[in-house]
Amino acid sequence: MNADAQREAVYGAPPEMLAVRDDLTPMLSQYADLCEEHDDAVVLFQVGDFYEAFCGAAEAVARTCEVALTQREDSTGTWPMAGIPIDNAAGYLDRLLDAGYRVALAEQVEDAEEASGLVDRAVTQLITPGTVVDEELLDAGRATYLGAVARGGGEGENGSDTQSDSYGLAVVDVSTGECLVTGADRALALEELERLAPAELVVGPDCDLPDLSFDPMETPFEPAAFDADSARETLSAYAPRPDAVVESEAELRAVGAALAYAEYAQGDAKLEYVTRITRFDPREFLQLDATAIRSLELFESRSARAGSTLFSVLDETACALGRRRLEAWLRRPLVDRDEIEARLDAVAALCDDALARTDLREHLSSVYDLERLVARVSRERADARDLRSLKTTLDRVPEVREALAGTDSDLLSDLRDSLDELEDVRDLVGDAVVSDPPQEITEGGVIAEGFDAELDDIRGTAEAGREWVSNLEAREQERTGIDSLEVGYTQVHGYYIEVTNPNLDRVPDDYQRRQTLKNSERFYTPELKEREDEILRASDRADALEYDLFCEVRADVATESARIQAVADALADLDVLRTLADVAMANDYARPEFHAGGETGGIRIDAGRHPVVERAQDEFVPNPAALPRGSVALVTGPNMSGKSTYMRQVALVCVLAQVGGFVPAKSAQLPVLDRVFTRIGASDDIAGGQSTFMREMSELTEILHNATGDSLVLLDEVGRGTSTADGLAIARAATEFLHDEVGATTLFATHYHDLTDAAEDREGVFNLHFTAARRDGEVTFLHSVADGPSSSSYGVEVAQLAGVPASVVERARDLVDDADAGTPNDSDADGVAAATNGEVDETAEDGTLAAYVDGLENGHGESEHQKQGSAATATTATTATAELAPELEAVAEALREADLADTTPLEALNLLSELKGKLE
Ligand SMILES: Nc1ncnc2c1ncn2[C@@H]1O[C@H](COP(=O)(O)OP(=O)(O)OP(=O)(O)O)[C@@H](O)[C@H]1O
Repeated sequence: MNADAQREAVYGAPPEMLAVRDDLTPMLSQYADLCEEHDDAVVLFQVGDFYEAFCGAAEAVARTCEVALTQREDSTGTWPMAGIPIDNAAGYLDRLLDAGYRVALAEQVEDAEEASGLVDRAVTQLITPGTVVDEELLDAGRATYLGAVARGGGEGENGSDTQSDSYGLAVVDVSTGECLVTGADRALALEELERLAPAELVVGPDCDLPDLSFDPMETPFEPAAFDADSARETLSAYAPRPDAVVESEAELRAVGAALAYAEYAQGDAKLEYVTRITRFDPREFLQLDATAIRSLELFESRSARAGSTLFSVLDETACALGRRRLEAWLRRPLVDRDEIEARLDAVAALCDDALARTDLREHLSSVYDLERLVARVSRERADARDLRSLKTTLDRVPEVREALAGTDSDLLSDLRDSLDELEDVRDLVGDAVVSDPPQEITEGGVIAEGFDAELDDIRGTAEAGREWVSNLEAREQERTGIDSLEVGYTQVHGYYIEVTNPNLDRVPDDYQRRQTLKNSERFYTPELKEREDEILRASDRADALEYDLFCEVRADVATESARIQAVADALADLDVLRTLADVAMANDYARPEFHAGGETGGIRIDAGRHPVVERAQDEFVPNPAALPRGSVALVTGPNMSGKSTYMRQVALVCVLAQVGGFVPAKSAQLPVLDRVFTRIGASDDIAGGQSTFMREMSELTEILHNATGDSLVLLDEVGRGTSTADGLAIARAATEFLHDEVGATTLFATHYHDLTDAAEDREGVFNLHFTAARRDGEVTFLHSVADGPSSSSYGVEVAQLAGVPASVVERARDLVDDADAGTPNDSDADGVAAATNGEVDETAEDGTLAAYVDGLENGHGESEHQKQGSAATATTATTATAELAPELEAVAEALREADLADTTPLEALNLLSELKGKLE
């Protein structure tokens, strides 16, 4: 049985209980009923202070939560049972979720003391990865999405399925009320799904999803929820004109189903705090697919610099609202130049105003998670402390506005204007709730004095009674003449008058015995009893009234959800803009410039740095980049010389700029990119199910199909997953296609030195290389980029550095020498030759664009490095071509004819095997 089936097996009513159904005790019968009603989850059944599970579910709970498996015995049998304490449930629930279970909480919905017979229980909440709302189970810095995917329906005029490739995708963050919906063709919708990476997914009929790069829980949900009519009805509770919110039927189905499932999980109630449904088009953002997000290490580190990611470098946010917003901005950088410039203006204004930055940080750091607070208020889960936290946050709003008063940016002014101070809500909570309320809202002490006349009156009665009691001792001492007489109170017996045994003969007649102790007797008088009843009645009434008043205040606050959410929204944006400014100032980032609208310039970066690697490096060598639009830069150099770092830093600079942030460089002139593609070498990927080469080819196909003249493509050692000849052929053909047909700006790191002669016959293809100095057999990496191709890979030295045994290194060196002797290619061709003599290639030593671009300005083929490198590789090519001309020619012809953009991975493999056959 696989893991999914194992989990499913413990859902539903236990078969052994059903077998004796009519004989079950009322409580177990109730348990079996609830399990049948919620047969898609482990039902945790409240019994007093514990949540219990029985039979198979009990075994699963005991195993997963590491709690004792006990037994419950009654006349019908012995039932395995496992329980988790309610007070401490979060940690156990987390374990169950981690293990892939869905959990239904069946709680006692009436006071056990007031119940006559069996306590009423109902499932109040379904807890699943995408619907958790418990603060302890949520990550403060990340949105937790529940997603729904649906496919468009409807038939065209001639019966064709017109919308078959129309997909809708909706996500809801049940903890904050954020709801997003989008639609696109299948490929784009899947990409967006990977980008949003919901924790849980409900999938509509006919949507056959492929393996995803993340691992959401896939929850079966009633197909009817995806029907257009029923989706429209669900949505109409949230938007007066549902069809105006979405742009296709697929979107309607997706958002309807997502909301329906979210409601089901929250006890079938409308989510009042979902006040805005935001529809977006994926093309309105820089497209970063899951591969790009992963290989650029935006959120997850794949390297030895564990934990260091672009997000972690940027995350100087002061509050959870800002942290989540920063993540959202990084996942979806902008493509609208005006919007980018507006953010950049705001960051620049904050960079210029250190005081505003400091003030903002200070105020925002005492802001609570307003989005989740308001959601709890709406769900009626907020306690008095939550309302006070809301007030504390609103108290900061005027201060935040004040901090922005002197800043000069349109966006900051707009955000300032949208900061509604919500005085009404603030005053209501301030007047109603005491400043340091208890956790419980049913036991009084929550509502402030002066808020409600009736409550004050009742409290007055109780207070007068208590005062009467507190004076009673003195009065009775005087009346009886017993100086040691005491008045006291116990929970069980109430008020009493205590008289020690030696004084019992002086007790008046109206004293009635309440309790006998070893050295004394306790009494009460009719009047004391009357007062006591009065005090108790008043206290009970006060507690009940306080609870009602609290609920009223909470409901009033809930009606202002949309206004509060708007404030949360503005505070989140401000925190991110402030963070981008702080990071820019602390790390010496520069404001990027974008080519004016319509202008189609390339990427020019002066002294660029990798924002993450530079943190871990004592001395990071800045490098320039000058990539004309549509050019292909072939990047060669020894292993470990810095090729990957360089390529990624170019992409990260572009991404960060389109987020609206300053960039790690001296200066940068950039285009607005539509997509960033990355294909990182085979060995860097662990392919699931597919061969690594197959996966590499699929990703390449994806790039060749979808890249445009506005895209940036990073290819790292593409072709490495197969034989050298095939790999080189593919790399060459892909380079030519990207250059000739696609026109995407491309950086291609390769160890195929023969690829570098692709620069020979195409003006837009040029070579860059990384150098190393070899001194006394030791290699030092310079990490600086230079023009022209590299001619040596230093593989043997890297092997030596890595600790490969000396004899193996020696033998390898001999073999390389033998090969070199017979190949003119690796002779002293370029800067590396000089390095061999202990000198260093210093073409771009200072990393500035000026030094580097000098040669490039007139075309990349003009510099000295290029000439030398090309001459050397040209020699090799001629030699090789002379020997293998007919076979190579046939292979080249076949490749030229191959339409890669229209070739499936399988066809590519077949072609390769055919080409290999020709060569062999
Ligand atoms: N500009 C730089 N300044 C300082 N150190 C750098 C620089 N670039 C890279 N490094 C260091 O060199 C290491 C290797 O860099 P990188 O992985 O980019 O090399 P590579 O040429 O892509 O290697 P391979 O071909 O083996 O994949 C990095 O982890 C980093 O520590």
